[in-house]
Amino acid sequence: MVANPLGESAVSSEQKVYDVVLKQASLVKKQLRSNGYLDVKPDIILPGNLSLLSKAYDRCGEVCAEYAKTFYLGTLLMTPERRRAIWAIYVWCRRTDELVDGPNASHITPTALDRWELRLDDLFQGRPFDMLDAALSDTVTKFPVDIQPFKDMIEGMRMDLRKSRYQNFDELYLYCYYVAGTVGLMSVPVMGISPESQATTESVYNAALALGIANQLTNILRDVGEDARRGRIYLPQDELEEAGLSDADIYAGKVTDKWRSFMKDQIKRARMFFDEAEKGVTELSEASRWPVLASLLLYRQILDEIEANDYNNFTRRAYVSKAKKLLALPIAYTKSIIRPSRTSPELRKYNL
Ligand SMILES: CC(C)=CCC/C(C)=C/CC/C(C)=C/CC/C(C)=C/[C@@H]1[C@@H](COP(=O)(O)OP(=O)(O)O)[C@]1(C)CC/C=C(\C)CC/C=C(\C)CCC=C(C)C
Ligand SMILES: Nc1ncnc2c1ncn2[C@@H]1O[C@H](COP(=O)(O)OP(=O)(O)OP(=O)(O)O)[C@@H](O)[C@H]1O
Ligand SMILES: [Mn+2]
Repeated sequence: MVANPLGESAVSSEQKVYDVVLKQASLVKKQLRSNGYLDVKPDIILPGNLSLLSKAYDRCGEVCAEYAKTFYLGTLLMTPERRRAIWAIYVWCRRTDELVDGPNASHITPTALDRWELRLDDLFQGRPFDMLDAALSDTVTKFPVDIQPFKDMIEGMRMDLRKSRYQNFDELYLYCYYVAGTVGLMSVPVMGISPESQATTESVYNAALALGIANQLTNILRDVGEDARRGRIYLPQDELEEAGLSDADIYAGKVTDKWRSFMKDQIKRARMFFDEAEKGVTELSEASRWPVLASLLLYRQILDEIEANDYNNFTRRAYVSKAKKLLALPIAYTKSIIRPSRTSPELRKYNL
């Protein structure tokens, strides 16, 4: 768990989420023992359907390329089987998010989310509703992906429908788990854990969770102005108050010293989650380290850009230039091949 650098610890949500992490880790361990996760199962379908399935995956890739350049770049560095699985997961997440964030969001009711959840159950049982669902349906037969994080993401969307303020970091943390930590949990079974890893499965899941939380906190800090224009403030109300700020200041959108100082603390916290995530990357299977680290470095740079914009996240969108994005790739590659020196198993017994 990551200590909260801003004081009080986020005990209740962190405990709740950690229980999910433990359960996911033990499930995947069991599935890996019976399946063997490294031998990806071939497509056992008739030739006609095979091309339909590959069309479905290609479409998922196009959607990912269109909506999220950062993640798409990361997926291009993966093995082909993993890449298309992540595309299928991406598309399901994007469609889920669009239900509450997209153009039809104002008509979305909890019932629509219930229906979306039934559709999810169906696709996990091999009964996809459309082509894009079919891609995910195939992915979940090939990798030991569990349904729980998907259900939790839908729960996050329900939360978004009924809530537009977060009293403290504990509440915000739970929201971040639902909408983004879940993506980390969905991704681990696809990325694979290194056969050489001596880390516990739980700790790898914990790092993946941290990456989701870090990304979401960064996304929130990037989009303060945009969210406020939709009447939403994804910042801890108690921390705003301690900084001498209120909702009115956010709506006014003036960059003051109080705002800069508040933002510095928020950025510091997001970076702590990135650091926690980075520690887990070396435990992933070799082929997954570079893409994950690349995505991590790319997304983390958004925080640098917020600083470079002098903390004006009201009217300026922090944006990482293409050149910087490309530069991150060799840096991530170099980092990903350097493995930290390992403590001997003898010393590990003593937790050293
Ligand atoms: C290459 C790679 C790491 C791929 C993961 C891609 C994937 C499946 C992404 C799903 C993203 C998605 C659509 C989520 C729905 C909810 C949501 C919108 C969350 C926010 C993402 C949005 O980013 P974007 O900048 O496009 O936002 P806008 O819509 O433009 O505002 C989030 C910020 C969260 C995304 C969270 C992750 C990608 C978690 C990644 C964690 C891992 C891959 C685990 C890696 C493992 C270890 C051990 C570190
Ligand atoms: N505030 C905005 N208004 C309109 N269009 C924007 C805005 N910000 C970005 N865009 C456009 O939307 C696209 C997505 O921008 P964004 O910076 O979010 O990149 P992305 O493709 O989502 O990748 P990532 O967020 O993963 O880096 C870009 O092509 C950009 O031109
Ligand atoms: Mn984006």
